[in-house]
Amino acid sequence: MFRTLIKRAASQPRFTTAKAVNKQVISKRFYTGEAPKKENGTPSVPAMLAVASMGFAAYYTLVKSKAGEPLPRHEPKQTQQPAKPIDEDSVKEVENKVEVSEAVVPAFSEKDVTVVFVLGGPGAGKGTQCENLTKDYGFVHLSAGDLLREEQKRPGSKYGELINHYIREGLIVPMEVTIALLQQAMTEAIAANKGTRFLIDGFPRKMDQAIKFEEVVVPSKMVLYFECPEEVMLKRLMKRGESSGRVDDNIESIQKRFRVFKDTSFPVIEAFEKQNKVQTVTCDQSVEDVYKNVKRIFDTLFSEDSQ
Ligand SMILES: Nc1ncnc2c1ncn2[C@@H]1O[C@H](COP(=O)(O)OP(=O)(O)O)[C@@H](O)[C@H]1O
Ligand SMILES: O=c1ccn([C@@H]2O[C@H](COP(=O)(O)OP(=O)(O)O)[C@@H](O)[C@H]2O)c(=O)[nH]1
Repeated sequence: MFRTLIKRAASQPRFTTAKAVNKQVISKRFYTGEAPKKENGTPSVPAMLAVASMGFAAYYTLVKSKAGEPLPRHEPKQTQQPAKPIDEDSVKEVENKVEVSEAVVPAFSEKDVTVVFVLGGPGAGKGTQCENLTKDYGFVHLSAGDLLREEQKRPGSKYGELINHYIREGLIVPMEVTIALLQQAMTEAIAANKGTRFLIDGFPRKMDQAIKFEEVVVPSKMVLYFECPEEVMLKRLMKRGESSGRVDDNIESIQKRFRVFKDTSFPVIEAFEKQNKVQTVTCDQSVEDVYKNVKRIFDTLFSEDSQ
């Protein structure tokens, strides 16, 4: 089984941006914006609907829990409401906010808050490079996966089991939960004077997440894409799995995550590429060499003078 997967992984193409490859290669990769196909272990439709409504509830609860903290906001300023129990009307209110884009005011202004999305396949080295960037450029590093794992472990969390299931299956947690966690973490970081420049690592992984985050939180400034061959990522993840204790650093989950990346997350990078927002760095090199290339980009875009 393991050998077959390695062999299959070795024959996989590199993930690369639309600019870097010709159309023929793209069509061979079967990359589409469609959701991954249903398979054994995937939740049923009613279960997914239940999860989606829990997602709305999560969004509501977590967003409301940041009440009372001073935030840079667009005009007209929104008055923060104190947290209140979730009822059907409240959930509908959030659903409406999510669906009617004209009515939505982002939580932060892009003049005040800078967001860089850090994307790439599982094991490409996103977290490793973000740590370097945090030290050298004063960015706050928020890993969506870490925030989800923390929420999963938090005693009393309503979403612990749900998050665990999605992560183990390599699936994407309903966006309302992740966006709410990210917005809350950003709010807390700003309130604690940690900074207003954020590396959002491993998010967005789906087109609707990208659109929603930019609508309700803040538009992104750029996307840093770590391009990496699948066989390299596989080797790194298997090694990381020896000590990470993560439920998804095993061959079955890794294979599922690769598929979700190709089918669902890569199209997000392609969409940002069309907006000329993507900076691509090749990851199949030492950590130091990858970082040299990352630094070149950040020195140009984020040196003190360019602020
Ligand atoms: N350039 C690199 N060369 C070799 N190993 C790397 C490199 N970058 C990261 N790693 C290792 O690979 C694993 C995955 O890296 P990580 O930063 O956790 O990836 P991601 O956040 O993209 O999942 C980690 O164990 C890390 O130490
Ligand atoms: O925005 C996100 C980020 C992560 N995840 C889940 O968390 C897992 C681990 O993500 P992380 O970014 O921590 O790790 P990577 O896959 O990049 O190694 C993913 O496979 C998803 O199940 C998610 O649902 N939404």
